[in-house]
Amino acid sequence: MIELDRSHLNFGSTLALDDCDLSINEGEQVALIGPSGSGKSSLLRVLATEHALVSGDYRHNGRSIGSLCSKALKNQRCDIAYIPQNLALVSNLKVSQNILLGKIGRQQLLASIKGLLIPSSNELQLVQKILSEVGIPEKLFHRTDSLSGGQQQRVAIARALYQEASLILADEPVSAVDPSRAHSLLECLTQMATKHTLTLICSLHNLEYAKKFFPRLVGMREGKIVFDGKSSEFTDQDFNSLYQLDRG
Ligand SMILES: Nc1ncnc2c1ncn2[C@@H]1O[C@H](COP(=O)(O)OP(=O)(O)OP(=O)(O)O)[C@@H](O)[C@H]1O
Repeated sequence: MIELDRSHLNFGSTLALDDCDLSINEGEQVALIGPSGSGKSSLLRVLATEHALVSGDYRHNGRSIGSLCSKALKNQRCDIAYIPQNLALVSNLKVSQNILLGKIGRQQLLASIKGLLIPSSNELQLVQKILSEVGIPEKLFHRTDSLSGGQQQRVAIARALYQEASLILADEPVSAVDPSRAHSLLECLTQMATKHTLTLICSLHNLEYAKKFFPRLVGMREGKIVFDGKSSEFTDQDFNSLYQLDRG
């Protein structure tokens, strides 16, 4: 279970998270929506433990993240797969190697280097299977920077699935893929999350996809959570107020 209590995060005078309370159960699938600059990425980065809260508390399965020693924090991070907007792929590595990097935090340094250079046939088969699921099996041994932006997004999703974390955080994971591919990728992500009881939190600008694929929406505006409820209960009025379309 993920819990945020009275959470604040600021960058200088910019309040990125303003008194956010949030509670997400294991296996829930939640879409984060809201205008640009509303705090969605900041919230995901806090949940990914990339940013520490300025005040408030972030608990994962009852354990306060702020109180963890560095070893416990490293273990915690292995259980969180984070797909940032910039994807964080290593451009001059092969696609297979970028996906194998998903488990690097779980291994000793030497074992991880060996696993990257000479992966076992079992690991490679698993990587190939996941790559097929995201629709680009033929790219296994291609250099990552030879792929299109949308294909690279699929590699980042494959890396997150390969990591076998219980929490997947995805920041606009389908922004660069065409509509039909975006649809099938979100379907793939949510189906995998359902199959393995993963918690999935995904920021999306496309409200249609958010409502279609995610049973719960969290709407942010100016660092605050201003909507938290069932997608089916998100009304046109909620939409207008979230995006302030009713203010002319
Ligand atoms: N590293 C940073 N340094 C300074 N300000 C930041 C930083 N990261 C975010 N901010 C500020 O915090 C606020 C929230 O930004 P955030 O990226 O979380 O919004 P967002 O909802 O994800 O936007 P978008 O949909 O455009 O990605 C913005 O005002 C942004 O300028």
